[in-house]
Amino acid sequence: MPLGPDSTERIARARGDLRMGVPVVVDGLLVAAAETLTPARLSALRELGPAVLAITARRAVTLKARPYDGDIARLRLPADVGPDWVRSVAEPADDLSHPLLGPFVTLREGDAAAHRAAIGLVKSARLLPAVLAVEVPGAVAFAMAHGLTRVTLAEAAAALADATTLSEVVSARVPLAVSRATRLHVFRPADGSEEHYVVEIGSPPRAEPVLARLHSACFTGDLLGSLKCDCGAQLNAALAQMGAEGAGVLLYLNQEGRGIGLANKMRAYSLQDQGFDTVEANHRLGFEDDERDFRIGAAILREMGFLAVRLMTNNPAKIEMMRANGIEVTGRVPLKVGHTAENARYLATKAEKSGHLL
Ligand SMILES: Nc1nc2c(ncn2[C@@H]2O[C@H](COP(=O)(O)OP(=O)(O)OP(=O)(O)O)[C@@H](O)[C@H]2O)c(=O)[nH]1
Ligand SMILES: [Zn+2]
Repeated sequence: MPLGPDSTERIARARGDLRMGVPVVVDGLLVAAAETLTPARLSALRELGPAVLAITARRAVTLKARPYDGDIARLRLPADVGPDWVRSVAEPADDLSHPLLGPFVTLREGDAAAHRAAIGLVKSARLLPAVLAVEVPGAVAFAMAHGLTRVTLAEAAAALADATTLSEVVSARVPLAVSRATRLHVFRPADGSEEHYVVEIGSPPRAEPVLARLHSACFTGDLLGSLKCDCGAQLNAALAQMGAEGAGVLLYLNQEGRGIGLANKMRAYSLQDQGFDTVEANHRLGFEDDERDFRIGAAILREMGFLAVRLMTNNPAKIEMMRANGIEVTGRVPLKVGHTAENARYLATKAEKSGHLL
């Protein structure tokens, strides 16, 4: 067996490099995450040729730049701009106080596939979805000469499409106030991304529909009891009902901020303080409303032997995703808790724009 990293391992390495500000090579393109780009690296990249800043169409719309590539846009990097410009295109914090003056020149010609894959990689690294990119001839030799991680387009596409191979690392008894008969299971994805947890209460029979909740991590709500959302109250209510019924599984999925990560969620919160709602804030940052991959939840349930659930949720999209991924949903158990004055607008927006049932 070869000692060097295979394609999955190189993708995981690329994610780590991008977070650290180290450029990586995607096919024939040298890319660096806008968020972690240093002035020195920007200069070094510029010396290699004309650079473009690739952003999502969501962000392009906010900046009034034309997304000729459909879901993304490639902005030509003007000759006289520095790291501040790159950051301002990527990061909407100052959109209102210091609007960036266009016009932005977006490319129509050429292929955007590697740029798109690179944006997928930085999203999976939980960074702002924007990358600086320069084409490099002889990419394989170039990557080798500079000690850079290189992935092909096919490898990046395959890795981003399959995030659902997970295996259980360990489980142990953790007595909870809601039930002493509780075990915590830790699941580790094969792609090197964050681990997910399952709280199993009692010994739910595998052949019957199990009372289940797919809970997305919310540091602010779950741990701090933030009044800005209903997550902490939903977490506690779900565990309490499982304890009362004597059986259930709560999947604690590390998809903080609907899959954009805590740093980006806090950026979204700042935008909400400027008057944007939860969906608009995600879009201004360049994300979709919901970047979660619910196939992970279905994969964990299957791995544990559960094929049918009574799902505790107010989100019809979760039910659809479970069904689309081979988990039967025999019923929905509503979670009507945690309504506060501070989250009234948030919950109303979710009902209006994301189809949540109140
Ligand atoms: N991006 C973003 N994420 C948020 C915001 N508020 C809460 N979250 C995250 O949203 C996720 C919870 O999703 P919700 O939409 O509340 O609920 P749901 O899980 O889709 O549906 P339910 O099963 O009914 O709770 C958690 O990961 C939170 O961290 C916000 O304003 N912006
Ligand atoms: Zn929350």
